[in-house]
Amino acid sequence: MTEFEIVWQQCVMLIKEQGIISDAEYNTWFRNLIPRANNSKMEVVAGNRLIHDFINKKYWAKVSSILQELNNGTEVDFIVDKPVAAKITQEIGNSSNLLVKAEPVLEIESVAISRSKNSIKPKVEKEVLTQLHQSTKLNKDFTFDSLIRGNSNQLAYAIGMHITQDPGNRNHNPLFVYGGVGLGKTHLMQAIGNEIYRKNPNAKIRYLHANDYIQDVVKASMRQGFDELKRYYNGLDLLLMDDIQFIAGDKTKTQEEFFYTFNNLLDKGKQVIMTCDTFPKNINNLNERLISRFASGLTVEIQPPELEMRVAILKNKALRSNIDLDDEVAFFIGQNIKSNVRELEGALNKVIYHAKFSRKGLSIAIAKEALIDIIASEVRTVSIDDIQKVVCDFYKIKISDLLSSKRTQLIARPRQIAMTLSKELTQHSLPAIGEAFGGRDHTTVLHAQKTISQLREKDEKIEREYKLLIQMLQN
Ligand SMILES: Nc1ncnc2c1ncn2[C@@H]1O[C@H](COP(=O)(O)OP(=O)(O)OP(=O)(O)O)[C@@H](O)[C@H]1O
Repeated sequence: MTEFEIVWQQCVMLIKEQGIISDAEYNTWFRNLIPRANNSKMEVVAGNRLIHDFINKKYWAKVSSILQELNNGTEVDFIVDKPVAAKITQEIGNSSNLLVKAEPVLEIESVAISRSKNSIKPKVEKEVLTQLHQSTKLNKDFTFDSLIRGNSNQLAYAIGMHITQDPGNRNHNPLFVYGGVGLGKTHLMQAIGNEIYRKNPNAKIRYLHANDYIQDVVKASMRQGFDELKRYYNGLDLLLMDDIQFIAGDKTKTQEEFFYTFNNLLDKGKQVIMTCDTFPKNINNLNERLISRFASGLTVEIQPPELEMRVAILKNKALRSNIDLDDEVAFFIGQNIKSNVRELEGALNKVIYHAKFSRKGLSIAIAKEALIDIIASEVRTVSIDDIQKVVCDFYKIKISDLLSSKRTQLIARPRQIAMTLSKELTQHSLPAIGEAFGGRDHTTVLHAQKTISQLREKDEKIEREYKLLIQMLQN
């Protein structure tokens, strides 16, 4: 490791510790930055302008002053250098082994439409375009126009738009979008697909859920042939794979096939986009090679929408259905339904139907009546499982590690925090909590509580993280 790489690592550690960036921000913005020497001066290199400009605006003042301090007062440059980033990405790519070898035949729903522009006669053009769009399996309604932008998804949105201008570029290939349930990952991914299709209807685009891919591999293996499977997927210009966590587990053949297709598309400069419920490293039972390949492009998180965004989504949905939704009713729904956008939409539909069938106008009173059950269940009872999942997501560790006997601080501290939260937010007894954390004794839980309570008093960062976790769990 060079001197500047060490300085960079120290800097990253400090900016994380000082709360200048969160883990999610690190993964999205900082992970692929490259520290290097230029005439004995240090410079930090971003792989593209988008990342450079965002960091420059939001973080660089603080980051550069820390770097300067670590560098004995010498200034550090922050630049964009595409070739360097591309070279590094390529190196990561080349270090993975390609899986090859295939055998014959599988019928995959193929697109029996000529994609040659010349063959499209004007009078059937519209019909052909419709069929071309159908072959992509994209939902026409999932566009950038209908995707509301807010703090929780603005980065993902910007990256998505950027990709439509230059699909396949190594700097954002693959794109890995992750986040909780119903937060708009599929919508964003399909918006990218729809926009690329709009620009070029002849592009071979395919959206699919990971389960459909598994089905294709199963069919291929039943017919003892993978040639057609390979031909189809390797012939795509844009592959959009939803909920990629589903290919984890014991489906070795699926993972092998996907790895092959994935590498093939990337090597040819074809864009691959995936969504997932968690960060690549946290996907359990997934081949290490896939994990490292998933993270080799751009990774971006979508978070739960804040109140203003929830209200904007509600107003937009109502508008699209020609319904006039008062701000105060939208605020009432938005304040009470916080979990995810899918539930928000469900709640809006419920209120609209309630108003329609009771022949009353849309008002807060009607919304209250319609949502009485949902509002009651939104005051959530938190379970130990919820706590373990949220804490693991937050600290980017695996649940299996949290429950293991590992004692490194990286695992032990989140474990103590999760135990303390379990005592504070659930009705479970100390022995029950100990049991749920890999069969530990109740005295371990007591000890964790004491440690965390002391740490919260003297360590601002722990205090802030603890409060944030409570907020996330009760939201
Ligand atoms: N920012 C947004 N603006 C408008 N609609 C949104 C937004 N985010 C999500 N939605 C809507 O919420 C619903 C759920 O979104 P989507 O299916 O994309 O979520 P997801 O994150 O892929 O969920 P899952 O993890 O369950 O696959 C969709 O109808 C989508 O249009």
